Amino acid sequence: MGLFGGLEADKYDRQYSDAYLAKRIAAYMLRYRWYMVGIVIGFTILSFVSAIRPVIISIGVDALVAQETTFWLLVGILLAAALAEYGANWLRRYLLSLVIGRMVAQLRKDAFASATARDLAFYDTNKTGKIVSRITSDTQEFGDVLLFTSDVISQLVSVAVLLVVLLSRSIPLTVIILLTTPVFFGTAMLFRNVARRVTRQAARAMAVVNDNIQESVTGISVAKNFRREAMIYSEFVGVNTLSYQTNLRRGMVLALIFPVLNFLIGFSTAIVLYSGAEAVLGGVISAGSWYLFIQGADRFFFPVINLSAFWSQFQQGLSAIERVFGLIDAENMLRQVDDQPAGNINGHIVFKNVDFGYTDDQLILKNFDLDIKQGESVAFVGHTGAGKSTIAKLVARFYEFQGGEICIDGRDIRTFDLPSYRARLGIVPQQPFLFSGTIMENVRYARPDATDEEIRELVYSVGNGEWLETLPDGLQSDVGERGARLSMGQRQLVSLLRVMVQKPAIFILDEATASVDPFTEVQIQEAVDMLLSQSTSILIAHRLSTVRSADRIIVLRDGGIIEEGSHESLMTQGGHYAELYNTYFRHQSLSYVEGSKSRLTQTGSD
Ligand SMILES: Nc1ncnc2c1ncn2[C@@H]1O[C@H](COP(=O)(O)OP(=O)(O)OP(=O)(O)O)[C@@H](O)[C@H]1O
Repeated sequence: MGLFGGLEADKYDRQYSDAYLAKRIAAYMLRYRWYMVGIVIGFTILSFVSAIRPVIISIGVDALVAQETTFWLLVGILLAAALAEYGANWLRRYLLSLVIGRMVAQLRKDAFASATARDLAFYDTNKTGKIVSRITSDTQEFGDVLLFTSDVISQLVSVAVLLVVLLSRSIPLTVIILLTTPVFFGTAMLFRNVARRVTRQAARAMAVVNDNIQESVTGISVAKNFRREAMIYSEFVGVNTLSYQTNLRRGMVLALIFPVLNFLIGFSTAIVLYSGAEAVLGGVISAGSWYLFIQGADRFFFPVINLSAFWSQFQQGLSAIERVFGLIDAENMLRQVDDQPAGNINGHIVFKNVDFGYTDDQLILKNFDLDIKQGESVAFVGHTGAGKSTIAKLVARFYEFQGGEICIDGRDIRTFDLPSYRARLGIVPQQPFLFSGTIMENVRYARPDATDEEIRELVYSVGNGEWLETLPDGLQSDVGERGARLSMGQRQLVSLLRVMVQKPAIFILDEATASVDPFTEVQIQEAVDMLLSQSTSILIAHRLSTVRSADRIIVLRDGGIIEEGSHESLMTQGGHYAELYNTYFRHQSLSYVEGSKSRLTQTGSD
């Protein structure tokens, strides 16, 4: 990786034209059109009042020289103008904060909704920390830039008003001021592309830092287990340094602009000062007008300087919103051809000639055929990587397949409205994921309208709920972050109950490999049996009891079916299943355990 390597665009990044971005941002703003009207009113008052103030002073100076007014009257007028400016600025800022706050919240909602709607293939190739960064930092960054933009626009409007006044006082002096302007803009434009590039890189570097922190904190227990704290720290230092260097480079590029512009300002103010003094002495303009021009030069160039800095900030805002829109517009690999409600499906699953690979260049399933009858339970066994989970993921419609057809009750899986289809699936993943909250809340997750009574009844239908007795508050016990306060067995039970509460037509169990105590095992089996009796079941089996409880066992190797049948018939065949049984499952059988006990006792007595 080079010094600035690792900052490549994500796969779903897009480059939008400035015009398209402006149109889309405007569409968001138009949702708050009435607030925008208030902002424009505030803007107009503010711009006029702030442009008029030096004019008032200039008139005042002339009036004082001619002894036509008193000093205190002038102070009074200025105070009133300052108050009006303050009030208008407050109104503009207040309404802007409101609009920008709502816009940022809306962008976050849209980006979050898009992230949750993406299929699993998206999460395989894109890092979650970077997605988080788009939803949080990039939207905020855009909001900040929007606020800054409005300040600059307000200053520019003031400049326009001021220009009209200056022109009316002295055209040659105004021209001197104006002549310098194209040089300012030219310089700013020169920096435009490079500023956008370095700020885009800075945002990507921040996303890499976020991602690194997220991954490290999520996997902290594994890191501690393997004593890898120092390694994750040094990885963090690496990405953090990269972010620092990227920001430094950005700072250096942006800092190049200011010395040049300051020189230009000093130069043109000096000319105005000198030519103005000559004009006053020659009686061409009054002392008040001279003052107005000196003030005017300052007021004129301040927004222009801001505008130059603004380009870089503005580019930063544009690249931030580009990244947010990129996430909002990201597309799924899944291609549903219709959105028919799944309705009450029975669970007859058929794979016809299915080709599937997680990537196009490596097929995991090739011409794969499978027919699982309604209500049937099928246990898939095979060595790791054989393709067991892949089949389950395709039934769950988590991934798009490249060829063939998958039908549920004779209907093409691609024609379903996915939420209604998935509502009929009950999936228990290999690593049960529980959300912070109570056991009751976690079980209810699958069907929010389930009553406390229904859940209690369901929970107690498994082993009379005895497993709850060891928990301090029974069903109301807090499971902790990701279920950390529960044992592995208890987590498995909760995730099984969560599926039971929705009475699925198709039950998919990716069984945990971790063994649990015999007491919990019995209860887990009881829950599994209840689900098997109600649903068509796909079991990715790691426990002998689960394999034995299936109607049919399918043995997979390299994504193909090599044997299938009942336990007895497969054992008689003496093929791959028999070998798997003897090397893996047999150790779990009660007779084997009993046998080893007696073997141990005999050895002990020898
Ligand atoms: N998200 C993914 N992206 C790319 N390849 C994947 C992905 N998930 C699985 N694979 C690959 O697909 C093949 C089949 O994996 P699968 O998870 O279906 O195996 P499995 O039989 O369920 O294994 P295990 O018993 O270890 O869970 C493996 O070679 C694996 O490396």
